Amino acid sequence: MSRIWDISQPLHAGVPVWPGEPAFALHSHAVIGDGCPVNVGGMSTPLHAGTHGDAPLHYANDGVSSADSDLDPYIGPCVLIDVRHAQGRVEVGDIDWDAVAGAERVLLRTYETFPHHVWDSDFTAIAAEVIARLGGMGVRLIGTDAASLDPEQSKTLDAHQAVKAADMRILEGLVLDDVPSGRYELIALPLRIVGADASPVRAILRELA
Ligand SMILES: Nc1ccccc1C(=O)C[C@H](N)C(=O)O
Ligand SMILES: [Zn+2]
Ligand SMILES: [Zn+2]
Repeated sequence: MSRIWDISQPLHAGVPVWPGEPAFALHSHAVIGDGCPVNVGGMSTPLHAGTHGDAPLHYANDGVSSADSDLDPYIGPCVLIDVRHAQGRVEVGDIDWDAVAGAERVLLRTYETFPHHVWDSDFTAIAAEVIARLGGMGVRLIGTDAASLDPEQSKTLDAHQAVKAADMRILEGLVLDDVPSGRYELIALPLRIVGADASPVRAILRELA
């Protein structure tokens, strides 16, 4: 059996969410007891909470929703690159481009330790030039352990727009603390939510055979 790394955040009431967004909530609709044979729950969640995939609809009104996106980008070989040395924003010079060569999916690790319990407004964003260069090399998916590709205060979303220009897909909020840099199989499928601009994913890395 090949080893699996779960690179998803646990979803619970305390999971950090984008400033101003409501908390994740799990509700109970029924509990096992007299006359009721089952526990039944429901959930309410901002679509950009926890580990998620942005659908193109998030950054363009004519972009496809989570239900309509191709799944290919979200499943297949990937490379995990360590960019913990990046200051503020991942720039072209921060990346080991030789390691990227030939990869269709690239995950960037910016955190020494993932902030599971607090919202981090100072997460490390990614320069649009990095996205454009990845797109030019044939990369179809960019993933990050940060909450977004662009800085929290950005109104232009330059990195997201570069993703749009290259028709790539995005994973955000990955937990990469325990995974060595290198090549893996990625599986992180968005839910088929009609009209959604993003979706939770269960993201895993599997050791290559
Ligand atoms: N401005 C927001 C307000 C509420 C919820 C999310 C956002 C985001 O911008 C999410 C971020 N752009 C992301 O990278 O998906
Ligand atoms: Zn997002
Ligand atoms: Zn995003």
